Amino acid sequence: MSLVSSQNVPCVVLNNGRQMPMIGLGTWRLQRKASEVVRDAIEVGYRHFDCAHIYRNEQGVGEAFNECMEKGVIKREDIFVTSKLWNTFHHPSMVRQALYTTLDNLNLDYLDNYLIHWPMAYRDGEDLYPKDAYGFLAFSQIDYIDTWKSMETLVEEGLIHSIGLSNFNIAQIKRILNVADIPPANLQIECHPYLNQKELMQFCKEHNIAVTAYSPLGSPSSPYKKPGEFPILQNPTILQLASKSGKTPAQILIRYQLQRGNVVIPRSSGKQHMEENLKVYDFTLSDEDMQVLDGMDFGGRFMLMIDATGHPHHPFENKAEFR
Ligand SMILES: NC(=O)C1=CN([C@@H]2O[C@H](COP(=O)(O)OP(=O)(O)OC[C@H]3O[C@@H](n4cnc5c(N)ncnc54)[C@H](OP(=O)(O)O)[C@@H]3O)[C@@H](O)[C@H]2O)C=CC1
Ligand SMILES: O=C1CO[C@H](CO)[C@@H](O)[C@@H]1O
Repeated sequence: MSLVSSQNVPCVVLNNGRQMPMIGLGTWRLQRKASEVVRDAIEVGYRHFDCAHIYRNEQGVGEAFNECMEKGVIKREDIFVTSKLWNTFHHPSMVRQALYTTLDNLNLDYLDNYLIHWPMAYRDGEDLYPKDAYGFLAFSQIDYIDTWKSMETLVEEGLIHSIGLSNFNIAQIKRILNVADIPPANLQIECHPYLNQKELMQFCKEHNIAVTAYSPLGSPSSPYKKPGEFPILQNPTILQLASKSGKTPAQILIRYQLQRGNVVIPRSSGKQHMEENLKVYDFTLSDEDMQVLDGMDFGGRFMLMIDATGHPHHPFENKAEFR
């Protein structure tokens, strides 16, 4: 994966030659109006935004894009916008409309990057978490292979520049690679020192797929964790590395991903943290520090998607699609 710097923003070059800024702003569970957060983020220098239909705030994000473009603060080509196709829109006939909705909300006429959010399809309809008669999540058997082929059409039409996957395991990515006319440019996965994803990263390197690390700070107060579970930002080893480097724990965790060649999308709703999270290019973690961080892995995954347990395409549960 080669690295370049475009307008002072370090980027990875994707397998289609396009550039993706290595740090992006996560937009899940923003704690203020999305329009205000994103406006602040653009002001402090963010040029990559990680969005999704399921975050239910793409309209606010789009308001900020619109305002900043109208004021001449940014041009469309200055920003890199990722969004994700939600699980209820996997049917090939629904992919186009789902993209139009996202583009409309984001006030954009193309996306830089569109990912299949999860390999599992849910029953389509209005409800983003449809339930069956017993109150369980209602699955659909649609194969993500068919979803992928629809996404490819939208690239050919110029509505999306790059396509990729999120939360897919190696066997599932292989199935996509076997049928793809356009191979995935990007894989977005949970990644932090407790779950360093070494094997998936190696696989992606071999297949020229850029990796994006989500929840890089351990997603404090995530609804998918028990309160206080996996407090990476307070881990004594991270605190020690931070004090030794004269940086903050968040900066150590972000720098860790950058030095591994990963794109990283920390979320912050506050301007101070946002700025702090971009100031990670003025120090280096030594090989020894990197080894210490690598050694913290214990397979500590918290985005387990337990509600979808039993789904034939569940990436972490389904052994048939597990290599
Ligand atoms: N593809 C997928 O399935 C998934 C994708 N994602 C994406 O990844 C993004 C990031 O992951 P996310 O789970 O949100 O969590 P993160 O690991 O980015 O953690 C975000 C939390 O860290 C805090 N924080 C941010 N910067 C600092 C700092 N410098 N010092 C101390 N605390 C800080 C934030 O608080 P504050 O706001 O106060 O700064 C917030 O509470 C998401 O927003 C989303 O875009 C996430 C989950 C799943
Ligand atoms: O990106 C993510 C965060 O929020 C979603 C829903 O709450 C998750 O399913 C998803 O993986």
